[in-house]
Amino acid sequence: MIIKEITIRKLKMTMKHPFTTSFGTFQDKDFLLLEVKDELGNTGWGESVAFHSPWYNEETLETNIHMIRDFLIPLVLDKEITHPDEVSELFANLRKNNMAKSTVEGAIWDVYAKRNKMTLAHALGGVLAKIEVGISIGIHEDVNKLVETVRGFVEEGYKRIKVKIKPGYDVNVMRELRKHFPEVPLMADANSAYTLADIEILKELDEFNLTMIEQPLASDDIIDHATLQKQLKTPICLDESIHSLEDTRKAIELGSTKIINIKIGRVGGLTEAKKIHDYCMERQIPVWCGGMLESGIGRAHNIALTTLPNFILPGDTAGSSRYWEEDVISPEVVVEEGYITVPTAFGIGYEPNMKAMNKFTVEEMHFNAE
Ligand SMILES: O=C(O)CCC(=O)c1ccccc1C(=O)O
Ligand SMILES: [Mg+2]
Repeated sequence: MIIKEITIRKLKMTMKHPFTTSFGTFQDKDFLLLEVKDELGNTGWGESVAFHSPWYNEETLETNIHMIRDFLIPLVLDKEITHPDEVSELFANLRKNNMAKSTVEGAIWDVYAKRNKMTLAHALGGVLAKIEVGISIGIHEDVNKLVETVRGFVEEGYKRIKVKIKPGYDVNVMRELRKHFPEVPLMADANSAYTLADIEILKELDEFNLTMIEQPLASDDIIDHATLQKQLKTPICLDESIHSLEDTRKAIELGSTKIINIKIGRVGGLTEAKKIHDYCMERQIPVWCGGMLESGIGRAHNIALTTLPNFILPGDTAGSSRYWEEDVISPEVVVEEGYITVPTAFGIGYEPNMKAMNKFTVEEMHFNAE
């Protein structure tokens, strides 16, 4: 397979509802889509999950454009690539910038699956025809409103409810939710808002039988997470701390985590995501697929990955309508009774909706072989 053309699109979409985490509020979403075309005219799509600002990690939409344009495209354009696993090897000499790498690698996985007439799920070794999904709910300063929001999603059938917490908005919130929803699988995501000095508060969360607590401490601190896990009954799940299979191995060996949130962009692509999945499966560490408020393209990649057998826990991949008035794929991602039916069309399984995509595109950059 030879990639002959690459297009980077910068898009601006607006979420239906603002989404608040311990580090900031999202409403406008500026992001990149990348399209590759092979020598036979097949196309593949990838999405950059880097945000406009370096809140979640150090990457941004603009650093991704720089990396993709100046370093990654020259390594793949007009080169013979037999299998998408080779892409991460081509990128291996470039440090970090995982979300940029994943954007290009994801598009190459999609075109590879299409030209070989298989679904992306199948190309990855996926086994499930439908996947169980949960939902991530942002901070609502008014806890009564949060309870009503949660109720709506429980009634829609989502299999697990995750809520964001931060200091001062934690034990009280979880107590209220448990009171209203005694049976619902519940979890909390702190996005690194605590330190070990808060250990007494974090221990109080044990009372609520949470499925897990996600990334309570700093993104670069697997040592303190290990100390904390020893004192908590609730399993810790790492998100921001995990950038690779190596990080996964170290965190598991140290006892810093009992569950891994795999985000394709954070770990540099589907090949690395699959390695982490396989490593965790051998050790009976459950994994689930995190979300980055993606458009339909990134969402489709998450769905394909989630068909692998160790995605035991419901992920954050909700339906398109939870985020967008209009998504950029056709059909949109639909959740029924807490399940997404995995598409059977080749590649990512959803068609780009070019009319919607063009409406949201603010800039296009084209790169051709020769
Ligand atoms: O619905 C989604 O896509 C996941 C939402 C979410 O939790 C999130 C959104 C933005 C940045 C980080 C996170 C996170 O998982 O920590
Ligand atoms: Mg998280």
